[in-house]
Amino acid sequence: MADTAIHKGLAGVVADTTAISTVDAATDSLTYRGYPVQDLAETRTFEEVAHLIWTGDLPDREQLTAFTARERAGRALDRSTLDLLRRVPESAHPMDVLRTAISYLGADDPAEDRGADLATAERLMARLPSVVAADRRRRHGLDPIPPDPSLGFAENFFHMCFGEVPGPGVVRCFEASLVLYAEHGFNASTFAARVVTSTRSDAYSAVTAAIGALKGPLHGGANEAVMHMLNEIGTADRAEEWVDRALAGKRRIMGFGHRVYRNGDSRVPTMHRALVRMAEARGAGDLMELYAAVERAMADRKGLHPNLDYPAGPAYHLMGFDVPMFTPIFVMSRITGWTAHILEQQAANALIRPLSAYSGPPHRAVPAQRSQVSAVANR
Ligand SMILES: CC(=O)SCCNC(=O)CCNC(=O)[C@H](O)C(C)(C)COP(=O)(O)OP(=O)(O)OC[C@H]1O[C@@H](n2cnc3c(N)ncnc32)[C@H](O)[C@@H]1OP(=O)(O)O
Ligand SMILES: O=C([O-])CC(=O)C(=O)O
Repeated sequence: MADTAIHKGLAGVVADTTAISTVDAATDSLTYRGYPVQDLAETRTFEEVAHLIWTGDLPDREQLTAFTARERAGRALDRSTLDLLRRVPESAHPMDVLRTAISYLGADDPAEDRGADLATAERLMARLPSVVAADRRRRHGLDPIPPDPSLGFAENFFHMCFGEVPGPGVVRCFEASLVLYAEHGFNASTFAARVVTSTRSDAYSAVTAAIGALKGPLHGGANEAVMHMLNEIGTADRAEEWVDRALAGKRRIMGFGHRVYRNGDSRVPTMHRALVRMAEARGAGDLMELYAAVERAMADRKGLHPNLDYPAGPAYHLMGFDVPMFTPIFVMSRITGWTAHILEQQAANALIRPLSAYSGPPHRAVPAQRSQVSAVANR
């Protein structure tokens, strides 16, 4: 095994083909089914993009009407799921609550194929926001607010969280973030879902694994970590010194760097514009100065660019969401990409099972135990 090439972290390994998206390192660009993501985020609703990701095409008017009707009808949680949410310890992180809820929904699904279809993907997309919103209200000592079928996906989420819907500018910024977060090739959580699917396990198990992978701060958990970091630094004048100290201590600066993009994340300019609009609406000039100061320091010290989690974290903060909701919101969006990959993996499956190069002790004989046995016998 001495001359075996090791691809630590599977970096640079092409594991399969996909027709869902391209994450192009050469041009730092991202397309969903061929469409540039920034154009989708500027012009399309999240519902339209979900349909695109799953089926390969943007919906026509009839398809959109039928799909939104199904999504709106599928939002409500039944009493047993709401009871389950009440029983999860209040100290649990909302990602743990979400993972538990998906496990429960899977255990409760009587379908024989255990979620191996588009209908399950749609149902999960419809229900996840209800879980996230109900859990938020529980943590604030409030009862859940039932979904409103007259509202679109993004508006309804605000309604279920806060009992009111903000102006269209805020909803549009939120919706853009959902479009940007929806899909990103073989990232760690999607790959986890594909690994589980490749064993012919069920879709709920695959999504549960994906949620576990997304939670980590090197992946989706970074959008929360960004906000914790900005809160810890406090003001723009402390940013440089803070970054220097963190880098000297070998800390990772959250929201910077990317495994695929080397010259900047294709989604950041669009999300940055949404953040600027939110900051203007909320009068958050100080936060934007701090944001820019950390970005400057990282470019200067490490030559590293922000990834999507860097603008998304503070944008969610300015929309009124508390920090532990940021990664669950990512799940509400990425469920579309995950389920598209689950279906794609199922349609042309091969068990995912890489090799490893052994690095432990050489082959050796198990020592005889006679002396110990006789020692025990003679006691
Ligand atoms: C939506 C998303 O999931 S996007 C990713 C969100 N995650 C984050 O923002 C967490 C912070 N970023 C990171 O930890 C990394 O950039 C990752 C995990 C995203 C990508 O990591 P990798 O591709 O494995 O890069 P790798 O670990 O090889 O880093 C290369 C070098 O850059 C450094 N580096 C990379 N990112 C950072 C960072 N954010 N802060 C400090 N140093 C960094 C590494 O320490 C390493 O330096 P070294 O060679 O001196 O050891
Ligand atoms: O692609 C990745 O490795 C991480 C990422 O940006 C995403 O999943 O959106």
